[in-house]
Amino acid sequence: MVARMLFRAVIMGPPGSGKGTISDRIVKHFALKHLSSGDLLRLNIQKKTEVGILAKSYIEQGQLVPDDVITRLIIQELNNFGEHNWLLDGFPRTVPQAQALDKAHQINTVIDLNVPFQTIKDRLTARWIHPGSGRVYNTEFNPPKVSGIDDLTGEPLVQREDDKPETVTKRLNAYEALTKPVLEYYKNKGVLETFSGTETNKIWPHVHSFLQTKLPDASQE
Ligand SMILES: Nc1nc2c(ncn2[C@@H]2O[C@H](COP(=O)(O)OP(=O)(O)O)[C@@H](O)[C@H]2O)c(=O)[nH]1
Ligand SMILES: Nc1ncnc2c1ncn2[C@@H]1O[C@H](COP(=O)(O)OP(=O)(O)O)[C@@H](O)[C@H]1O
Repeated sequence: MVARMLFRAVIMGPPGSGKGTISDRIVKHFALKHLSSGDLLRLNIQKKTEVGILAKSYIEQGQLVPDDVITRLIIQELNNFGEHNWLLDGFPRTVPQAQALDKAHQINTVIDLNVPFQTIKDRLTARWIHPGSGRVYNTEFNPPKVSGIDDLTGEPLVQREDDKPETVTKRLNAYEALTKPVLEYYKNKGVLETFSGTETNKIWPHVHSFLQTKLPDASQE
């Protein structure tokens, strides 16, 4: 029997490791709420909120948004989820963020996607997004039905400003210096589960089996 414990999970991995792609699959199979820090920040940028205006310059330069800004934003959103099970994607990315999150919620599962940097560099130059919904495509992996056009709305796709090769390098450096220590932090707490590989379709079945031991399957397929 699956224990009736609130599922408080984080999905981590370098930029482009497939956090969003795998999160979408998790949400399709298991009943939980999903919150992506990157999507939330991009929404704030679109709406030109105070946080969005501040975050924009950091994101475009491949730097992390300051800890206090992102932490406040995420904790506030999580409070809206109440007693639902949830999966956090893209937060925490620094040890101070992880410590702040611990004060608010007890994290019991951390899924770490371990994908080589060279694989990532190749992928991100091929990533296209629909800004309105955050839907993500890849010209090789999951191309849109019509090149450059969102499948559902027919609106144009764009490339993320921060997916330019030189910015990707900066983001990978930030990951190495600031986010890798978070993996160590969760490893010491005994909640880290690492999945290594170069292809999402090969990593996903392992993530799925692992989650089946933690959550009831509510597959919508
Ligand atoms: N070639 C290839 N592209 C992938 C694979 N998995 C995901 N992608 C694409 O790689 C890009 C990054 O994936 P995404 O889920 O956005 O990663 P995130 O930045 O960690 O959230 C997107 O364009 C995905 O469509 C894969 O196995 N192979
Ligand atoms: N937890 C966070 N702390 C600081 N900055 C963040 C955080 N989450 C997202 N960001 C900012 O938003 C950008 C895009 O994030 P995200 O969409 O998660 O990228 P990716 O999925 O490619 O790793 C990051 O490069 C960073 O500037």
